[in-house]
Amino acid sequence: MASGPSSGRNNQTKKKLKKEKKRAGVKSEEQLERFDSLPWNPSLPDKDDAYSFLIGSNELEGGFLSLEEIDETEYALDIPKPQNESAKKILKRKSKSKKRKVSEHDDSSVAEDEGGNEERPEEEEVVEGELKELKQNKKRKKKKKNNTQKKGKLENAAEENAELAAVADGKEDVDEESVDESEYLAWNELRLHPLLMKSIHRLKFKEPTPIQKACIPAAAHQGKDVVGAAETGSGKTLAFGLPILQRLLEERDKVEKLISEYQEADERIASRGFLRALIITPTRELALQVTDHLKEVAKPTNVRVVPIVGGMSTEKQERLLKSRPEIVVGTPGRLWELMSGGAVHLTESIIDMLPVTSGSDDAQSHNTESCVTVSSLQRKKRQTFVFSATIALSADFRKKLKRGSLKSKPNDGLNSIETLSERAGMRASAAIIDLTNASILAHNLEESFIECKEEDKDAYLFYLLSLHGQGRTIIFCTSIAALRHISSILRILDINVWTLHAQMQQRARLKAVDRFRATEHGILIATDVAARGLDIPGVRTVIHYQLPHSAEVYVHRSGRTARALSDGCSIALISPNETSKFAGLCKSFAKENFRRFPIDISYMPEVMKRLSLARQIDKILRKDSQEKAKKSWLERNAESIELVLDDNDSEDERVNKHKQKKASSAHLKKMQQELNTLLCRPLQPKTFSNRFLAGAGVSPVLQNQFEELARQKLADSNTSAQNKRRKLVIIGQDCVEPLQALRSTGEEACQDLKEIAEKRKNMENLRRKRKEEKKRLHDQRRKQRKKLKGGS
Ligand SMILES: Nc1ncnc2c1ncn2[C@@H]1O[C@H](COP(=O)(O)OP(=O)(O)OP(=O)(O)O)[C@@H](O)[C@H]1O
Repeated sequence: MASGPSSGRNNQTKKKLKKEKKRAGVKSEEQLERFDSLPWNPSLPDKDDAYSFLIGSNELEGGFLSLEEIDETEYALDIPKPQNESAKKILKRKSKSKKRKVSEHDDSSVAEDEGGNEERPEEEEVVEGELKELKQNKKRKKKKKNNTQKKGKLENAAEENAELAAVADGKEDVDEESVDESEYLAWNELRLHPLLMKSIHRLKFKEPTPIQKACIPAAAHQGKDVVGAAETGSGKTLAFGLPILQRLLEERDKVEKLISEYQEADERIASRGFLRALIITPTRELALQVTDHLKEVAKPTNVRVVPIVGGMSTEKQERLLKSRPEIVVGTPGRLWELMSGGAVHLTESIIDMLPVTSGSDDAQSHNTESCVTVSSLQRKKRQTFVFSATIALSADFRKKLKRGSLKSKPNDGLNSIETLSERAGMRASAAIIDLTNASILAHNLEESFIECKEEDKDAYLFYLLSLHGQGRTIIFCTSIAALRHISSILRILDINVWTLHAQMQQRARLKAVDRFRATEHGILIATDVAARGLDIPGVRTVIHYQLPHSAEVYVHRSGRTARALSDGCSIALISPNETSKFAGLCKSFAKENFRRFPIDISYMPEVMKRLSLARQIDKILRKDSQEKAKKSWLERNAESIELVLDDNDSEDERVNKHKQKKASSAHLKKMQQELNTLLCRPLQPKTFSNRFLAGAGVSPVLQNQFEELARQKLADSNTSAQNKRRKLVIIGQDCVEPLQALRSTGEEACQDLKEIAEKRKNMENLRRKRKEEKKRLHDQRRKQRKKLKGGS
């Protein structure tokens, strides 16, 4: 979601500026009028073009302020001087030395980041320092009052621009000559700023994704509010990110053009250092990711993007905000905390603090008045974007928005995105771009499920990771307790996993994501904090260890795989208790079939053997750590009140305890050894013939040979040869990707949904009958009692 610039003028400054405005006199007014008649963007085609009338006019529907709309009394206007050749040379030299400084600093911050710490914003601190220096320079120059001095100040502003660009740039630009522009033709009709195209070339995004294609004209060129829906991983970040940057750059170009044509132009025309866009994301990791993504695209520009998220130093973030970035990406809690001067109001919506578009909402205006970042003009001109993969899960959202009837009523069945759009004050004329299909899920996603008892979920999980652990895997749990349970069991089973949940320190959360991102076959166990937006390449499989509470979350979770152009698979572990929830999910996606994931049950005895040992070990370790925690708690508290803890046990009791402890630790050691021996060998099916195996596992080369052998046998086979092939089981810890396993099963398990629905129906009938029977018996007994009472 994007909002326009902020003003923070106090009355005194306003009066002063108004006086100055008067003094500046008619001359600058006339200039402004003449400026209005200038074309908006030199890169735009002329009159014939379908969009030109929108770009150059004041008829824009909202959006960023164009120059014509700026009331200079509300803004500390500051025009950067156009870079003439000699100035450019000086700036080049300056920016080179700055770049050196920044790259030195970058190195150190990388080193810090390796510790997975919260020092990410250090880069911004350098910028902040530089900004301070620049501002001081600027202040000094402000004291001089004649025209020459004014010119000097303009040069300084230009310098600041260039230096900021150098700081924002940081890395080498793409060699434009090596770019084959014909490969990027599909972007042409979106008429993006050349600097943005430069980034697109560097990122090698050959064409816009469908949602980008559909949103950019409406958002960037027509200034419309946009509600965008497209499947997970379809490039929604740039669908709103590029329009934000485009509008900022267009505005900047216009200012520069004005200045180059009218050298005496008043410096107050340019609006700099204001918050121009506020992007709110549901999780911290997503905010940091969106920041990185936008920074990457904004590299050749001097537009600054700063993350404001919880779990990191508030002071540091306050300092970052003082450097006045144009774009802030944040999570509601920390934004609110900073906006309301320290008090945390997590339960309230930050949207109430934002400007309203309708103007009729007087009730909210007192709120917005307290928001120093918003000017009255902005309230009228705010452009709002709401993007999600799951908006269309509510069928009548579109109709309601078109009718302009999205007024909130408590519990009226709106889903969260609808409520957000409504509260964000989206206009009825908003462009609704819904590219989701009926099933909402990503089209490259293969979905499947495994029906099992609750207590067997661990076994199936271990089976999946052992036999199909290729590529990155994310395991989703609904509760932190379940997450802790499986991470502990899997670690005992020698499977390396990272965890991510809301009770972790932010530093550890970032570390987990970074490490998972860096490990080719990594496994992340997460709660739903990782469900939305995380874009980690190479996630091949998503496992739902527990089903989420809503279809919406299911879509977001599954969408961590099959992103952009890649494919992937999701596997839901369904216990009998979850059958009806699962059937409900399937219904919301209008899906005919979910496939049953193929399980070779001949592996299960071996799986169970290992799992049973792991559970016993886990139980002992857990008990030990609980006892230790209890003891240290007692000792700590006793110490704090200077109490000496007596050991009331008799000598015999103490000896017995010691013996028990020793036995238990010997038992633990024995089990651990036993488990280690088992884990040294790959999982084998019960009927497996050892003659195929030498040592501990099958190398990829050997595996290929086996497959080749199987294919040959199949080629000249009859039925008996096919049977033989079935016995040729190729095993190895990373044998086949889940997606491959799923695809090779064909379509045979596709009818299961009907089965599940049938089961669900039968269960419901049974429950209803039981209830009726219970009620009947209850009534019968009551009547009998009454009769007896009446008789006596
Ligand atoms: N035009 C493009 N061509 C190729 N890749 C792109 C393009 N635009 C974005 N991407 C890449 O696609 C990936 C997914 O993008 P993004 O995270 O914006 O998806 P999303 O739709 O927001 O997903 P989600 O709904 O899960 O949040 C990113 O790695 C991004 O760099």
